[in-house]
Amino acid sequence: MSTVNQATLDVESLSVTLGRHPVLERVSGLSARAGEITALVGPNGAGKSTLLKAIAGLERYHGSVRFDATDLAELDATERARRVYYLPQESGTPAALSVFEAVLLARRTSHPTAGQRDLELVRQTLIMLELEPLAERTLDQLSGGQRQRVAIAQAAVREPRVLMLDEPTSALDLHHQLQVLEWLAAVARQRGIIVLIAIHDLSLAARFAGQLWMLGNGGKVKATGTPRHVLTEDRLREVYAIHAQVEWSDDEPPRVTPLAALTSLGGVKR
Ligand SMILES: Nc1ncnc2c1ncn2[C@@H]1O[C@H](COP(=O)(O)OP(=O)(O)OP(=O)(O)O)[C@@H](O)[C@H]1O
Repeated sequence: MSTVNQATLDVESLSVTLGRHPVLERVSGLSARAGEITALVGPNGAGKSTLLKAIAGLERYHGSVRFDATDLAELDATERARRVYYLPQESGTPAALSVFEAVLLARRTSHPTAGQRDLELVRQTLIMLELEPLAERTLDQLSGGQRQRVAIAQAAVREPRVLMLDEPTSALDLHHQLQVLEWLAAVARQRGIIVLIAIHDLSLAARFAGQLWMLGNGGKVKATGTPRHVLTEDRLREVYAIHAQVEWSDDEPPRVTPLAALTSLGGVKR
C-alpha cells in the first residue's frame, strides 16, 4: 500500500535558547518529505536533539515549523502531539509491564478507543521489529537493545504523521540496525509519513535516508540534500574534524569510512 501524500515539514528561522545559551540561531531551509527517512546528522552538542524537541513543541522556540502547510504553533498541545511524535534517546516505561502491554499502552495513549484493529497493529509491529518472541516478557527482563526496539514500537503504533526518533539505533547490534532502518523506511513509504531521525552513523544515514540535514557546531545548518550531495570528504573535515573516505558507485549510496580524527595536538595535520 503506498500513498501519494505530498506533505512536507518545513523549518524556517528557528531559534532556541537553553538557559542563557543560544543553541540554535535562525535555523532555516530545512525541509523533509513524506514517504522517506530524513536523517539529521552532526557532531555531539550541535543541537540535533534540541531541534527535534522544538519541532515536537517540547522546547520553546522562535521561528516557524510548518507541517502540511499548517504552522504547528497554531495547534494546541494535544493536536500537535497527535501529528508529531518525538522519541527521546532515553525513554522510560514502567518496567513491570510486558512488552505487549507496553506497546498497547502507547497505542491507547494516542488512540483511547483501542479495539481489535489496534491489537492487530501492536501484534504486527512486534513481528516487524522481531519482538514477538519477547511479547510476554516484562521490560525489566530485556537487554538495552531489546528495550530500544520496544520504544521504537511504542512510537510507531501511535501513528503520528511526523515520527521523530533520536538515535534509534544507538543500542542495536548490526543486524537490528539494518533491520530497524529498513522497516522505518518502509513505514515512511507505506504510511506516507515523515520519519526524521538523528543518527551518528553516516553510512547508515546515507543508505536509508532520502535527505540529510547536517548541523555543525553552534547549531549551524551546514548542508541539506541527498546523501551524495551532503557527504563529501571536505565537508566531513570541516564539520566533524575528521579525515574520512567517502566511496560511492552509480547505483549505491555513499559509504563513509572515518580514518582519523584531526587534532591540533599533533598527530594528523589539518
Ligand atoms: N538545559 C540546557 N541548558 C543549557 N544548555 C543545554 C541544555 N541542554 C542542552 N544544552 C546544550 O545545547 C547544545 C545542544 O545539545 P543537544 O542535546 O541538542 O545536542 P545533540 O546534537 O543532540 O548532541 P549529541 O549528538 O551529543 O546527542 C549542547 O551544547 C548542550 O550542552
